[in-house]
Amino acid sequence: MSLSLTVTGLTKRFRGLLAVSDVSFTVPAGKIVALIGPNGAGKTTCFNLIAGVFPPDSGSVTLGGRDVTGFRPDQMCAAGIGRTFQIVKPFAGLSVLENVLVGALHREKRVPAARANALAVLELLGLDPQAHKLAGSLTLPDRKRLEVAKALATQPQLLLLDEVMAGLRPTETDAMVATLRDLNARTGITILLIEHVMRAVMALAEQVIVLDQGRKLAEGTPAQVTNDPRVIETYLGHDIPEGAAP
Ligand SMILES: Nc1ncnc2c1ncn2[C@@H]1O[C@H](COP(=O)(O)OP(=O)(O)OP(=O)(O)O)[C@@H](O)[C@H]1O
Repeated sequence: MSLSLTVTGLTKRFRGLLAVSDVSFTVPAGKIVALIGPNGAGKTTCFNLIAGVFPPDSGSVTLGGRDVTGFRPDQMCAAGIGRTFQIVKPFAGLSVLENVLVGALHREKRVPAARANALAVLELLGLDPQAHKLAGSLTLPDRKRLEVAKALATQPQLLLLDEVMAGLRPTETDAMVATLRDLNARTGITILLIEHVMRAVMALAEQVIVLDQGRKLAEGTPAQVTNDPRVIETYLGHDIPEGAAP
């Protein structure tokens, strides 16, 4: 249920702006890795390149050793990549279960089987008691969980999570961290997450990649990167993100 991800020399320009510049890293199969860095560092652009929203100008993306560079989003999904978006947008007028079913039907065309898969995903995320509520009526923490559930419903082997802790209170963040740890332990799924909430990064990630101005600035364990003078200078030191302080 898990695939490694390797990006090599990933580069993307928007007109004159070098949004991602020669970025290389690996997320080993089954591991949880975080992508951090200041606003505009190129984190979401990296996700968009990995998810196939647009192709890189140069560089490659390999999934479990298979070159998927330049695949479209539906092809990336079929290859095993699932993602969430920074802005959560459930179908508010559909139930939680129906929202997840939309994703499940991408993988399984028979409705009863897709429904069973969707329910299993809700159970994994602790959302099963809410299955029949309208998505629009959920609290923010549960909407964030639903976003993860929608991505999981396509049965990915690599999950890209874009700021799923943003806006959560510390206790809600801790609950999401526990859920994601449990998901990783139970399914073995590989997870790459963009996160500003350092409390969550420290608790979840085995490796952290730091981007700044499109380039990879540092890489290491959470303890290594939070003690790296370059990371403190460009990111942690100026405006200490929530939960990063000792
Ligand atoms: N579609 C686009 N067209 C033009 N410029 C873009 C586009 N997407 C991103 N950029 C620019 O690329 C740079 C990197 O943006 P990106 O969203 O990847 O950063 P980020 O690290 O995810 O930031 P944040 O933490 O604020 O989400 C920024 O300067 C941004 O304005």
